[in-house]
Amino acid sequence: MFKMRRGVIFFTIVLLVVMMVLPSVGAQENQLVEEVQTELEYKLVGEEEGHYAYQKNHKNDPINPEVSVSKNGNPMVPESSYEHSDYLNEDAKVFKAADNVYSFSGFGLANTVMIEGEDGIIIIDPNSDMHVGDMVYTAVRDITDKPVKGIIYSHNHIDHVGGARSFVTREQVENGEVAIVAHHKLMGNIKNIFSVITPIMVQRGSYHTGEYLDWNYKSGKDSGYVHGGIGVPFQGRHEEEKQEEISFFKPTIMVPDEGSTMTIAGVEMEIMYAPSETEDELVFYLPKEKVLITSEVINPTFPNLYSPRGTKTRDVGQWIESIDEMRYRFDEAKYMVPTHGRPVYGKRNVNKRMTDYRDAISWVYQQSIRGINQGFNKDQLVEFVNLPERLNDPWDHGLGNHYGDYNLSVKAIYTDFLGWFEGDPTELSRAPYETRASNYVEVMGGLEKVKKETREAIDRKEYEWAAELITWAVRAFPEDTESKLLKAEALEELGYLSTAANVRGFYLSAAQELRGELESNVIDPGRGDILKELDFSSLVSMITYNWDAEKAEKDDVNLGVKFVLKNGKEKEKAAILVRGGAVEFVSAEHADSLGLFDINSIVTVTKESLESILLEESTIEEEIAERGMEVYNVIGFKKFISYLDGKIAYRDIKLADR
Ligand SMILES: O=c1ccn([C@@H]2O[C@@H]3COP(=O)(O)O[C@H]3[C@H]2O)c(=O)[nH]1
Repeated sequence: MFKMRRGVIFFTIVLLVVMMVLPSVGAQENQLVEEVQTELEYKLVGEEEGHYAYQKNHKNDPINPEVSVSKNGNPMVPESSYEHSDYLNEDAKVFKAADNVYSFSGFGLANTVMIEGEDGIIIIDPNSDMHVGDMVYTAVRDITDKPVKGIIYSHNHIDHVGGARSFVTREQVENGEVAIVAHHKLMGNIKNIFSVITPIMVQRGSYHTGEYLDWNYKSGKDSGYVHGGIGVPFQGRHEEEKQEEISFFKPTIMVPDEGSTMTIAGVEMEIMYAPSETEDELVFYLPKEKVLITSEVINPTFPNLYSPRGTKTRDVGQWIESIDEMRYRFDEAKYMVPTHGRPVYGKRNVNKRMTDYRDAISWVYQQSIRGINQGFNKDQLVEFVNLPERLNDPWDHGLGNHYGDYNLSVKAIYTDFLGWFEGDPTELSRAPYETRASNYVEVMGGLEKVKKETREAIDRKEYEWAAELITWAVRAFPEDTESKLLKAEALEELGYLSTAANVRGFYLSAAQELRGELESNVIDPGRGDILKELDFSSLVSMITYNWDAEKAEKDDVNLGVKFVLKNGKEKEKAAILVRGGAVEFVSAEHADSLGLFDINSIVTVTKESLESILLEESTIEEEIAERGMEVYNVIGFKKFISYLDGKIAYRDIKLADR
């Protein structure tokens, strides 16, 4: 169903090129003129009529009432989520934001921006994977056949970088024909996601983006999922044949913190470093065209100042500073092109959009700090900070809790300043996890009583309380299916009531987990090209995070393995030393100074072979016989490998049933 729908969109209606008639004369100066294809109806939006590109024009099919109400009588999707879904371009569209700047929206979770220069084009954010990348590329080729001269990553997130090979070949990058531009910290962040924290990131990210759910509410098989919050959900991963196709080229030009000015294909642009959602975020200003590409500094909803899938702390104060720097430095901007959602047209609107956005964020930030200083803990702080309606309205300001939820941000601001400890020493040390759970259930009157109270709480529509109550039973009685089903029911209702896509995704996915239905169409996205682009030492250092130190300590393991990249350059080596179980990564710089005394085995290996062994996809013997891995002291190396966790099945990682 899903595939067919995308196919139809792409090959029939596809290029719903939304042409912006640029104001060229006096009276039109600030007028917003937009042609939006909505059921073949073109709508003109004037500045005085509406705001930017926001429209409440329902083009979606009416929802099926049989699947739109939960078993507890709640609408499965709030009305405003349908409206927001419309806004997020569920059908692919191309916006022409200026004469030579196009935004491809609704193809994947993120937008791809294409800038046409004299003798070539620049691609900002090649999107999430090669499936989406190929669709965007075809749409680009409907506009121009000029060669791609540069790919720029606005930041490290996979929904922005994974489609690179749809646009250019490795050869073009290697021979310098195409520049790959990004902030200098981008590779460090890619390394973190793809070699350090991968299993839990994939599982949490899949809940967050609703990848276990059937996202298409029009299909009739309604899981209550609506959209990706900032765009359509990752598509490539729903399509089995595309599972491995994350592609990536590492940057060939690194932008420093001071930013830079660049001319690619004759297009002059200022690149500003704008730490915000990520610490490697870049924004772009085209002075001639007066176009400001705001990347993910500005989203089409209140941003994830904290992302529920889990990321390193986002520095909110810095985020506000980045918006303000854009506002003052590029105050001549007439067109704003974000990498999620629609462009904003007109100098006044661009300015207002950024000002509203910074006001909403700074409201939450400043009031959180104010509350922190009054001694509130995280839960109290959430009740203390209330964003006024004016700054929480999706239609007037492009804000609202449609992606993240500002209440989650409040807690993150707390932990950013004070860490997890809230000051009450009760928190410093607790009774063991399972003991607490059984004690709670006992004190509350036993398992049956807890279940009865939970049922009644659900019937009273007190879903948060119900979920909290039954969680103690789920923990204390892991074999009790009824507790899990009650928890699933409470979480599911919370999901239906949520407008924030990530929050909804978490609730609904957790309900599936508790019901044992997480079979999923989720595909291990693999590391695709990213592995090739990570340096060899990143791969070797993965070993330290998969090392069962306790087991090695019991066996009093003392050994060392030196890894050398097969056919690699002088510096492409690293070593791992184990001392009584404790493990040390030794970088190339020091690996050579280790004597044979410290090293039990030397392994000369390709990245692919090493990854296969680390993930238990092949054996040492197979890699030696079939892929030319060379091992000095196979017995020592086998012993070493036996202390690794091997492959962790992402989807078996429990988040709610624990
Ligand atoms: O490794 C990644 C990187 C990104 N994303 C998506 O992009 C969004 C960007 O910001 P966020 O962290 O608030 O939420 C993210 C997700 O929706 C993802 O699912 N997996």
